[in-house]
Amino acid sequence: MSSLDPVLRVRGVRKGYRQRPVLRGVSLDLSAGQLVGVVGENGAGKSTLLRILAGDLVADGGVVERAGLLGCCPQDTVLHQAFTVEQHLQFFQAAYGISSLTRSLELLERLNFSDYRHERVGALSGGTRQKLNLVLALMHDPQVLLLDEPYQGFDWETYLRFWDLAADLRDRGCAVLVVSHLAYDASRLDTLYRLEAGVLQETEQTEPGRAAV
Ligand SMILES: Nc1ncnc2c1ncn2[C@@H]1O[C@H](COP(=O)(O)OP(=O)(O)OP(=O)(O)O)[C@@H](O)[C@H]1O
Repeated sequence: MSSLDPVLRVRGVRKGYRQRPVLRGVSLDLSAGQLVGVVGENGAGKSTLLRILAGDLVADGGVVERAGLLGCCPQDTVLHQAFTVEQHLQFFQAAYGISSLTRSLELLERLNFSDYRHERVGALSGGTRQKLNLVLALMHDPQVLLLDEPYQGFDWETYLRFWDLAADLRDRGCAVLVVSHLAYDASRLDTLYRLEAGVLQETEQTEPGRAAV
């Protein structure tokens, strides 16, 4: 595979719930070192699409091909109230089969919540839980990263840190897909797609930093 080959190739993906179509033929290519956004209204089918791309939900039709390690940050956090931040890192370290927590601790620092390392999740704020949710998706250095509303609950400072981190991941060669119902950050993306009427369409920039959504 050359570096230009997509690490995620999606063709004609369809999905409906109880006869009601949500995705009507979604196609997309994502290559290493690309940072791509998908926006759409509430209920447009963004989470459905992401779950299909992650292999968590079966499509009714179409093709999804993925190469490399996957990292996924779902909209609902995968955390347990009773365990600490560090215990979560240890569980995921075992699940991913990684030898050290160096990268995880670097990410805690990067998102400014190292002080909560020994805190139970039940005692964390919503934004801090989301930071942990994000770190769990990133700590094994995935080649394909799927993020569903990754900055929900973040304060402004953390929001900016998130985008710095996303740019770094892209520079490291990771292929990053960010799903959101907001599209204020088109200038930070290589491509912004809009999910509407069950298909993806590339949006056009109307002015720097704003997408025509
Ligand atoms: N398990 C399910 N059973 C039935 N309908 C579902 C199910 N999951 C999602 N839907 C419906 O499919 C449509 C798309 O939902 P989805 O969660 O993918 O949208 P979304 O774009 O992620 O929305 P939001 O921005 O609100 O998160 C919605 O109308 C939703 O009600």
